[in-house]
Amino acid sequence: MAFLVTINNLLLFLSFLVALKVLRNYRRRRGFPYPPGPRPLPLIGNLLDVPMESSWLVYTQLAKKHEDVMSFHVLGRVVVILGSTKATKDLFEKRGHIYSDRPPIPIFEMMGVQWSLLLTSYGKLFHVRRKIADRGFRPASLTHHRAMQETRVRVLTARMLDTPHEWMDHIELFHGEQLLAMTYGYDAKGRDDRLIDAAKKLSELGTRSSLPGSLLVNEFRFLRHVPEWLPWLSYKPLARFGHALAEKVKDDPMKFVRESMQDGTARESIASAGLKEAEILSGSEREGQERAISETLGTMYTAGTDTILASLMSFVLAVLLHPGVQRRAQGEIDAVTGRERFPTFEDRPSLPFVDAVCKEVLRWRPPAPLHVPHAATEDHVYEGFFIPKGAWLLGNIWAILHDPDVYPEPEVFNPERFLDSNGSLRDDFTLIAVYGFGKRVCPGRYFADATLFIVAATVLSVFNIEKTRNSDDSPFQYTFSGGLVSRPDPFPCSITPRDKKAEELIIGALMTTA
Ligand code: HEM
Repeated sequence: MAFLVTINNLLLFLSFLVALKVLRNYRRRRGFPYPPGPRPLPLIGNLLDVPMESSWLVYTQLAKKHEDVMSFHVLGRVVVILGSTKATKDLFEKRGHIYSDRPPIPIFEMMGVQWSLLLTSYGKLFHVRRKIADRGFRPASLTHHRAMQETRVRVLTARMLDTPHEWMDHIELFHGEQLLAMTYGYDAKGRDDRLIDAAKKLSELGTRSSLPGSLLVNEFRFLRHVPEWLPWLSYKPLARFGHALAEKVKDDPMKFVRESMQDGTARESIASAGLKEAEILSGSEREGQERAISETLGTMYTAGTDTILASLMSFVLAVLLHPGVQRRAQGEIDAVTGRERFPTFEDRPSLPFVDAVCKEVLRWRPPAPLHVPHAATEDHVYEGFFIPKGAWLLGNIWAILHDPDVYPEPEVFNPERFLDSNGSLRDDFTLIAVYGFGKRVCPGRYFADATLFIVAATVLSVFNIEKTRNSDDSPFQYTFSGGLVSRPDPFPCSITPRDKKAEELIIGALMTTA
């Protein structure tokens, strides 16, 4: 009985908080309406309208009824969904100074991981961290790591040859290895490597903890203070676990870099270059810069894993579903390499069709279809609609990349849409939306783009990717998971060397790498 009274009191208190927030926003609106959207219910607002699965598809449909700029009201919070390039440019780019913050996520505050670039509020620290990420991952720095990427991707083909059914694990390991090598000059020791394992666990924990509706504390921040003896409401143990993991990800690889710099064994890496540069500073300035390097690189080596894997899995799925596309890409690669060697980054200008396939993979199945929320730092009236300070803003990347006016028949996988009549890559100014917008646009975008290209070209140069016959002869079907990052659910597929020559190429490359 006492338990029920507590629950009732809690619900009453929650309703009071929501009502207070709604009232405060009403005063600030000065008569301007919120952007259109489904009619909210008292207190809970549009809670029941918020889709838990494949939300980007639902929002794309709703935008047809309402507008490209829609609003939802969830427990007193205003969420604005932008479904067009114009709206994302107007707000995230032209008014980037008020739309580049991140909303606070209570569970991450409890874990003490606001040092992550992904979560950093817009301000001075953001600029310091962002500069480190942008410098380390800009195209000019990436060229130093091309040879390493080419070697790693050849090792990937050898693993695929050995155990093709484990291809997803191989891709995941390849990505972890290349990122650790480039960022810290660290040679990972296989799947059980402690740094690979920590990054994977942190990335999974981050995704699970930020899913809408997954944790009550994210909706009602006062639950942060619930004592641990209320196990069904206390998030403190989870926060402690996340904190320990995040500290490991931030500090362990940097400890490795410092030690290897001291004993003279350090390889060229983004971390060692940053630390060397910081040597000209002194005292607290140097300490601050070194801390910012650990924090930013700790983010870079975990933040992009899910999205990269999603894009590589979608690539495998796309070429499996479209054998004609696969043959044409293989023909293009063969004409350049003469089947005597693996393709390299230098071949890229001669492989426009392979490039177009990579672009179409990202357009067809954008890995982060509903963006990562930005937050407004000021009240603002946009085209007559009120967007309050603190509102969450999401770009509907899916809707932008499936706009039939820009990409006719958007559901069809058609790499040719990125080519002109001469077969060269044509200008496209819309696809960049796949990496987000404005000041928070993905700093890993050039690296992601290079990775997708080199994996696609190398894998297709030696393997055929085909459907496997289901044991019950049912037709091939595929589904996508619907969290923050959308990727294909595991699907059966056959990856076999194109012929004896391809097999020899793989083994030959492995001999020279070993
Ligand atoms: C195909 C692969 C990828 C896609 C589609 C992708 C997409 C995105 C998107 C949509 C955002 C949100 C941008 C915004 O808020 O407007 C983002 C942010 C971010 N991405 Fe990526 N990403 C990819 C790969 C990577 C990689 C490989 C890395 C690291 C090496 C990375 C690191 C980050 C970081 C640190 C942020 C947060 C930036 C900030 O808050 O300022 N991403 N990414």
